[in-house]
Amino acid sequence: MNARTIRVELAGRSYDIAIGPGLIDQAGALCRPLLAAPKVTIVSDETVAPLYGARLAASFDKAGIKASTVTVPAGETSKEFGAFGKLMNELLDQRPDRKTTLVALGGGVVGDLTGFAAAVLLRGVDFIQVPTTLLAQVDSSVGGKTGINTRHGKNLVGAFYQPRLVLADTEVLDTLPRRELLAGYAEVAKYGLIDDPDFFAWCETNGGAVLSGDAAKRTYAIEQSCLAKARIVAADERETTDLRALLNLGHTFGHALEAEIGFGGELLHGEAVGTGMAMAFDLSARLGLCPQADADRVRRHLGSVGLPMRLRAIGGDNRRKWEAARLIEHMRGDKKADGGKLTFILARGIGKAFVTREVDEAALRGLLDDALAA
Ligand SMILES: NC(=O)c1ccc[n+]([C@@H]2O[C@H](COP(=O)([O-])OP(=O)(O)OC[C@H]3O[C@@H](n4cnc5c(N)ncnc54)[C@H](O)[C@@H]3O)[C@@H](O)[C@H]2O)c1
Ligand SMILES: O=C(O)C(=O)C[C@@H](O)[C@H](O)[C@H](O)COP(=O)(O)O
Ligand SMILES: [Zn+2]
Repeated sequence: MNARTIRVELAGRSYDIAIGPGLIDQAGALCRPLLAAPKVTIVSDETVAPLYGARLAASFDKAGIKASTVTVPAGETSKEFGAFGKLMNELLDQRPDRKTTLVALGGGVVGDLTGFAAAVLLRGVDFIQVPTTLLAQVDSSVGGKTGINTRHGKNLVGAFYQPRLVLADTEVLDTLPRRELLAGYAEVAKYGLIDDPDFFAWCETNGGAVLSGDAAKRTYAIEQSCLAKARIVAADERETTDLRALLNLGHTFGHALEAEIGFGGELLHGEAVGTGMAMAFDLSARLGLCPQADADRVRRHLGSVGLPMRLRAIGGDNRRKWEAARLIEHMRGDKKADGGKLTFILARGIGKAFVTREVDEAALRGLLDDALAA
């Protein structure tokens, strides 16, 4: 197998992340030893299934594994209650038993949805992640956060439920639209901004090549991201200390933007996170916590690769919706909010992120007002 393997160490539930080209065609052989019985249901979306579903199914067939497939519409709307209920019934139509394994073939939407389905189907069946977006390969397929959105906010219903295996076939990224690659790249850069300034500097030099298809650099970015995420998840699986919360850098802002636009609207999660990280560094600088030069560097790099940096440039004619007070209301519904206290991941510099519940709301309001006017 021409792949690098990274282990996520969790007591009794450790698993591998395999990263490399052509893994979809080896999935049957790689998954077979982990299956309770030789039967899987592949969950994919209407864009990914036609591209890779048949190859994955053939690989299972070759390994003597019976595979059925259920597809959901592509995009964030599949992480809604209604779509989730429909998926559960379609899974039950396949007459699964507790030895059935679900296989998530797709981006973060399919992964989050399938993981949550696996957590509750027959009160829990195994699942395997086959992530097909950059975002899913560097972030969502790893760590066991599964769930769906509600009208109260992003990912507010879900479970921590770890996959048995993650198979990241790097070649599938060749069919991913650039905008989606870019959204995933925001979560790559996040790892540098959290605690690895050298990796952020590497991103500044190599981000363009990662996005334009340099296979070696793309693989390196995926490996470094998975190493960082695996280390954090192993130390704080359920976000019970503030360690895992660092992975939420940019998300207090980003989830509020997504909620305001409407899930499935024109703002992608990774785009919201990119804008949110720039805002988190701006707020850090404004509060005197972080050198302004570092905040400028973050905005410059993320903007230079093409991530939207100005709120007025996103949301199209939804611009009228951007109101600081409404964004702050969304932030109050964030899972990290503690007894009504807004929680942010701020930074003392690049690679020096920390969690705080002490942000002065007037400063936040000032930042949002200025961002909305810029
Ligand atoms: N669980 C976690 O830890 C975690 C982490 C980050 C993000 N997320 C969640 O992930 C979701 C976003 O995931 P995403 O950015 O992967 O979006 P996505 O799953 O919607 O995929 C993006 C689009 O790309 C298409 N696509 C996927 N793979 C493709 C391929 N190889 N070729 C061509 N098209 C392809 C999809 O059909 C979809 O239209 C959000 O809901 C976010 O909240 C979860
Ligand atoms: O894995 C984590 O932990 C993360 O925070 C990763 C984030 O990129 C991801 O968007 C996650 O879904 C956000 O989690 P949430 O708990 O804020 O819903
Ligand atoms: Zn995210």
